Amino acid sequence: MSDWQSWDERDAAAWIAVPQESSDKYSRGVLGVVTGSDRYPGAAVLGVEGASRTGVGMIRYLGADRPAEQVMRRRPEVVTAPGRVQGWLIGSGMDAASRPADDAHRLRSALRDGTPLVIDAGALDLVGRASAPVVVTPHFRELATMLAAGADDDSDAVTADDIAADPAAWAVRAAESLGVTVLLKGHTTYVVAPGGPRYAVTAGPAWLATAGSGDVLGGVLGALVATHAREIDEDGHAALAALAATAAWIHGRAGERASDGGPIVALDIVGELPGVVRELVRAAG
Ligand SMILES: NC(=O)C1=CN([C@@H]2O[C@H](COP(=O)(O)OP(=O)(O)OC[C@H]3O[C@@H](n4cnc5c(N)ncnc54)[C@H](OP(=O)(O)O)[C@@H]3O)[C@@H](O)[C@H]2O)[C@@H](O)CC1
Ligand SMILES: Nc1ncnc2c1ncn2[C@@H]1O[C@H](COP(=O)(O)OP(=O)(O)O)[C@@H](O)[C@H]1O
Repeated sequence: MSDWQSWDERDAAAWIAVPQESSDKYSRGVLGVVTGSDRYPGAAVLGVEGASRTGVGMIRYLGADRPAEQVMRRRPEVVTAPGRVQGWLIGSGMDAASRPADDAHRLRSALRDGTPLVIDAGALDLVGRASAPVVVTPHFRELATMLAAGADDDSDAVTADDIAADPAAWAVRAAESLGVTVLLKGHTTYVVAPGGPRYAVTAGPAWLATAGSGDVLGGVLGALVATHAREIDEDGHAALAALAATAAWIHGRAGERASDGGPIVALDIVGELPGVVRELVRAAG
């Protein structure tokens, strides 16, 4: 573990973009979102909520009609008109095995847009198609599927059990073989940039192991990516890794505050996000 740097409040505090007097919604950063499906509309709501409460200039939700309806019911601030964005969140609540043609088209547009992407769940199979830096956010089963897809034959294929037994090592192998920043979720979240920094984040309680918790994390990271376009442009994967570790820290701390030793649901994490970001802004000041 010696080559893993642990990520703490002071590190995270350096990665919050605080609006200035001269800011407007566009200069703060706009997040494009293609998430959710008829089967999992809730994941779209949770990701958009996570991004909204972390802080971003605007969200363009550009996913399918049913999740769009749910997102708009919950967050009328969201815009469904296409347009320029500074970062993308794609894949949460989607299923690569049953992808409608409309979704394939939406995902392709995001992947070719040339702006950084957070790729989650049902878009992880498209990681090689991106035209800009990518951070992926798999759990250990999803990482096994990704790596198995790249194996030469079945005997090379890694299993979910292999990854659960040594997540740190597999996060490193994935970042090197896929050429993307990897955020591997778990009690300790491992963040690795290809050839670059390695961060271990242990910020949250095991109560975070609840449905939709990872969808919220995707939204938190999406907001951080969209509000740090300049840093990603300058430092590429090093910046993406710092942002990913910050997202995991914020998510963990929000889970800690929401839980206070008891059970939580994913929206409880969202409710604590503004308070956690406020703490970080104060810590940086
Ligand atoms: N509110 C929403 O909209 C939410 C939407 N969500 C969205 O759902 C999508 C799928 O994400 P996921 O992580 O659930 O699926 P995935 O990686 O395919 O894992 C499947 C594996 O789990 C296992 N398994 C299943 N049941 C099990 C059991 N009872 N006990 C033990 N094992 C069990 C199963 O094993 P098997 O049953 O085949 O043996 C298989 O190996 C994704 O897009 C995500 O964003 C979620 O975030 C939740 C909230
Ligand atoms: N035992 C645990 N302790 C702390 N955090 C956990 C634990 N298990 C899962 N988590 C966190 O909860 C989230 C679960 O995400 P994920 O597996 O994608 O769930 P979902 O697909 O239901 O949203 C991740 O952020 C992960 O780091």
